[in-house]
Amino acid sequence: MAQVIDGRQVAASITGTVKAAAAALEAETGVKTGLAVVIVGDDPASHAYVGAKGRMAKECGFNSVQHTLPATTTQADLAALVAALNADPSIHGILVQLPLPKPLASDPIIQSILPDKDVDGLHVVNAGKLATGDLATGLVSCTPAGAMVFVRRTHGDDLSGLSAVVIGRSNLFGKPMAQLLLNANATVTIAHSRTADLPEVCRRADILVAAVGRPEMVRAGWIKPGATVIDVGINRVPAPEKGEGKTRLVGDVAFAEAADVAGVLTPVPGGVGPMTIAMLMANTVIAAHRAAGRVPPAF
Ligand SMILES: NC(=O)C1=CN([C@@H]2O[C@H](COP(=O)(O)OP(=O)(O)OC[C@H]3O[C@@H](n4cnc5c(N)ncnc54)[C@H](OP(=O)(O)O)[C@@H]3O)[C@@H](O)[C@H]2O)C=CC1
Ligand SMILES: Nc1nc(=O)c2c([nH]1)NC[C@@H]1CN(c3ccc(C(=O)N[C@@H](CCC(=O)O)C(=O)O)cc3)C=[N+]21
Repeated sequence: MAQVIDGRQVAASITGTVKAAAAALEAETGVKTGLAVVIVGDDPASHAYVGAKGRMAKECGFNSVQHTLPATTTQADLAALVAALNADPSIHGILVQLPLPKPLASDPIIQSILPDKDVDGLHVVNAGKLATGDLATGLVSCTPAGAMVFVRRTHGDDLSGLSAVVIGRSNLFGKPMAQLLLNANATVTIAHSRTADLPEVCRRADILVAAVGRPEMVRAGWIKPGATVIDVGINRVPAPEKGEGKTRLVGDVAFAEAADVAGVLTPVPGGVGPMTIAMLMANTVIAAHRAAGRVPPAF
């Protein structure tokens, strides 16, 4: 039976460190850590995530600001808001919730955020710093940073000799996850929708990370016995057993059968999801420390 990681507990230990660091920064320099979250339109799931981020920011003692814009917002209006937040010294982190409603283009918006305030780690400067191994001045995308905390807690900081397979190659998750694993000396394979014999590729992994968006795609037979399996997928599926029209959340890994084969396994919900929010708080307090000329805590 796999050891199941409690992501909520690990996330709470991260936010505990964030809270202490924010309090110390404020006591010593008068700087209150500031996070601005921008949400456009009325997608209920996005509003739920943004609400959770705002609550956690307050719990960490941050100045937490939410900008809610209508779906009819123009590209120029959104760009003007980002420019104002870039120029606001009380704001250290800016997150624009994705996806943006049509016809807004997310890339020009993300690339207009000051890299030092890009707590999502999506600006090309931050992606480039990660790719070149400059973790001291860049900001890393929150979900891969959170997944990496689980990997480090299981295997330590040095993954020499271990093979890692990441399923998914998005800029938001797959690519930065692969870079983090590579920085830690793992031998990394990135698999995707064009990969031949995906189960066979996955079976070679000591560390298997699934970020596909397909409910329970990874089966027990894809997993090397004893492997560490990190499930990033967030999929809402019908749950008629809970009542008509009800849904439940499942990952990209068939959890019950994977638990018989894996050594370590993360659940959905309660795995990587809570870590994403915790690492957003971590990135924000890191950005505030740097802005104040202080050495940030390590996470
Ligand atoms: N827990 C959290 O905090 C977060 C969770 N997520 C979740 O992680 C998942 C992935 O997110 P994201 O990276 O943004 O998604 P994308 O849709 O951007 O990327 C999905 C990736 O999966 C690959 N893929 C799709 N189908 C298959 C298949 N049948 N076999 C192999 N590979 C496949 C795609 O390949 P190709 O490139 O060839 O199309 C693509 O690279 C989603 O479920 C999302 O909800 C995302 C962010 C945060
Ligand atoms: N700019 C931007 N940055 C993001 O990081 C970003 C984004 N946009 N858009 C959407 C995705 C998705 N995402 C999640 C965050 C928390 C949970 C989370 O806390 N999940 C809980 C369950 C929540 C529930 O029950 O619905 C869990 O897995 O336990 C999930 C997914 C961040 N994203």
